[in-house]
Amino acid sequence: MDTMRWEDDALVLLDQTKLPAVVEYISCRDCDSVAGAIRSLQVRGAPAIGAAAAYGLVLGVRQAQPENRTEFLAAAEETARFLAATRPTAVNLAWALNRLLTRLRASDAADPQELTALLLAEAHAICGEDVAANKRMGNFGRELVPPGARILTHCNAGALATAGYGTALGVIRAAQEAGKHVSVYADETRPLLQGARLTAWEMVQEGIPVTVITDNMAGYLMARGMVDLVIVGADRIAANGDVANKIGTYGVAVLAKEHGLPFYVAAPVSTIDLSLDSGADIPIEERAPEEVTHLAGRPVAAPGVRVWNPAFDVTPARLVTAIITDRGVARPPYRESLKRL
Ligand SMILES: CSC[C@H]1O[C@H](OP(=O)(O)O)[C@H](O)[C@@H]1O
Repeated sequence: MDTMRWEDDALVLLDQTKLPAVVEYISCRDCDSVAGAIRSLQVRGAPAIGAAAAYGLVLGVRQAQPENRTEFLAAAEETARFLAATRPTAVNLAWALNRLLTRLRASDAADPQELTALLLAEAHAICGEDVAANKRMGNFGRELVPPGARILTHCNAGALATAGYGTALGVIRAAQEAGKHVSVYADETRPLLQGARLTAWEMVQEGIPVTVITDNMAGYLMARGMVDLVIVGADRIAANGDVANKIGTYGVAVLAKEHGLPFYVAAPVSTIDLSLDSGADIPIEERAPEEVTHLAGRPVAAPGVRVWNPAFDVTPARLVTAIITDRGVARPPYRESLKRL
């Protein structure tokens, strides 16, 4: 199942808000459609929104119809700023846009059509490299997974969160492919249920046994000795190894520590932001109250309540056993090990 593909000069996205009940693709022919898809989580997951934004930049510059290199560069920079503002936490969004702008500035081409082709080629490269990186990450990570491991994961860091194969779920896929016969516990992951709706769906498609639990069951599951390790994804990793990931990840990490379980983070190096000293510097997206007060469009909270809805939290490095990347496994002290990747 493709998360996204470029077809007939449009970005075709699997609408993840409709999964698992409906498998439906949307065709984005302009930058606003891509921005809307990122904001509404029709496409989501750090690497996936980076790749989608790259294609959104191509669409946006084309819409501007620049007549020369100067106009092209100006349109590209304005479009990149617009797309970068859609979701602040996942560093892959800014990383992908900056990669295209850097490629553009390094080129001496002047013809707008040639420059557009160059940006599109870079967007394609980001997608292709992401799948290859996830498979390398899977190979590094599967060495940490014992045969028969019962793995808890949170949210969705799978093929749907990337250009394919997945990060945390990529490690799980690689372990399964290596004959380790793993099983998965998927936190449903309130409020948008990426675990129940997306991770469980991916695991069922793969034939990997998956049990959905509500987020508040993770502690008791561990206390009953039913979990061997935890693997999650990441949206941004600071220089000291603090990890921003879906809200609820921090609680899972504390529980894993309490129960003496390995807590692994799987992320490509494009998710590591060495410009940020610690997790305190990571911008945390806050989302609409309705995501908490409503479920499938029906109210589940009393009218008039206040809501706090941070989409991510920060897990301190001291709770992270290892960071599995496409360039190897980093272990504490992360300030040194992340720089060596
Ligand atoms: C492989 S990155 C996946 C990462 O992104 C998710 O957030 P969202 O669904 O809001 O885009 C979640 O934090 C996952 O771990």
